[in-house]
Amino acid sequence: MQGVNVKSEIGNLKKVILHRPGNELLNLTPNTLEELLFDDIPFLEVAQAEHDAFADILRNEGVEVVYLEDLMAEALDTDPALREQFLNQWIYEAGIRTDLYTDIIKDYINSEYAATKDMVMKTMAGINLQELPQQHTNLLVDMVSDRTKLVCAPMPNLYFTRDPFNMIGNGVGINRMYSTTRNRETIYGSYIFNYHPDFKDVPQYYSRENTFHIEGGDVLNINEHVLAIGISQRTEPDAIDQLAHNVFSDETSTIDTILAFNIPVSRAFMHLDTVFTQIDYDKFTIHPGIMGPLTVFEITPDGNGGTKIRERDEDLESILTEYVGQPVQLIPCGGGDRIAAEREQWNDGSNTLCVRPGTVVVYQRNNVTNDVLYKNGINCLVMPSAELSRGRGGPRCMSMPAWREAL
Ligand SMILES: NC(=[NH2+])NCCC[C@H](N)C(=O)O
Repeated sequence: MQGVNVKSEIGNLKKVILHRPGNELLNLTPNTLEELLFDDIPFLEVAQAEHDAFADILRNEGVEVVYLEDLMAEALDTDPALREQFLNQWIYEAGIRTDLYTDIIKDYINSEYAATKDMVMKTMAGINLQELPQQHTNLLVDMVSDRTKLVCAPMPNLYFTRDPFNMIGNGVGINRMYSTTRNRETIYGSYIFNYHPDFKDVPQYYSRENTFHIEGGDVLNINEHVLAIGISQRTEPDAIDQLAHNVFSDETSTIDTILAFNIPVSRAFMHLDTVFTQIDYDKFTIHPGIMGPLTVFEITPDGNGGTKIRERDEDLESILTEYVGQPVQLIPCGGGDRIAAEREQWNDGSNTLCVRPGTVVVYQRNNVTNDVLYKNGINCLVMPSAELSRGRGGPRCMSMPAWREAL
């Protein structure tokens, strides 16, 4: 399958990009959790088993599962010069500025991780000082530094493949992320979309070099004409303006309306997909915390290369009904219970991955919400979630659809 095709949130899923959590999770420590955007340290072995169960559920539904690390290795292997170019960029973006350390790290990786995929995995996992060959340099760093200090930080959020880049119809946005820790993740996306034979011709609507931040968890493909984007902790309005301009000016794109949903800035609601996801033609799961009036801005082309904006002050239900083109039903996370709603939203009860209309992957731990979904005729594919959920993301965050069939 060449290119990408994602013109809805619910069309039959044919291909998805995942990342199996790896040794980067072993480099999480209590002191770094906040900066690395985790709330606790997952037990890696169990997290991997849960992730494998997720991938198996998808394969059983006829979805082709491809892994970020494989795509990256394949992209780098298209040209022998790319390995060196990537390593230099990765080391620089890890904050290493001296030639001495750049060389030490490069030599270490090239000698210990010669195979491209091993090298890619190592760059994800991070490096601490004690792994590097001991230098006799008379440098202060070698004499004073704690030998276990991380010289290249890990990227533990990589298993949330939804965020660093996102499909928009037949195109992609390579994002600039809100946090320093996640910004390095987008290097992989930029190599895949510039060099991988299956992805290099996909039009790019956003660049990681842009000034303003936007993350894929905020971008929902409602249908081939309408895109919904959250204005959130992670996505700035300026980024949406720029994306709108780029999408509208590409004549191959069919998107003519972008809805910007202004959601409260908080960690619990970090992205739009933490408060609602589409699960059927006419059904959405939502976090009851965002019921009631919501400010939504409708952005459309003005016909002269610019955009025009209309402010809407209605509730979520009427807005979605209008743009989806039929009456929609909003199914609240946690049923009607406030405590269950808050608890299950925190564990991504409204963050489902739709495999086809009416069939969704959900976390097992959100049993109150899952019961409500069953009662509404939704087929729930239940995955284990004790460890993966410690990173604060659910099945939608952990997947980047590359191909969905037309509805
Ligand atoms: N699309 C999502 N909701 N992604 C969740 C990402 C969670 C991750 N720990 C972060 O804070 O960035």
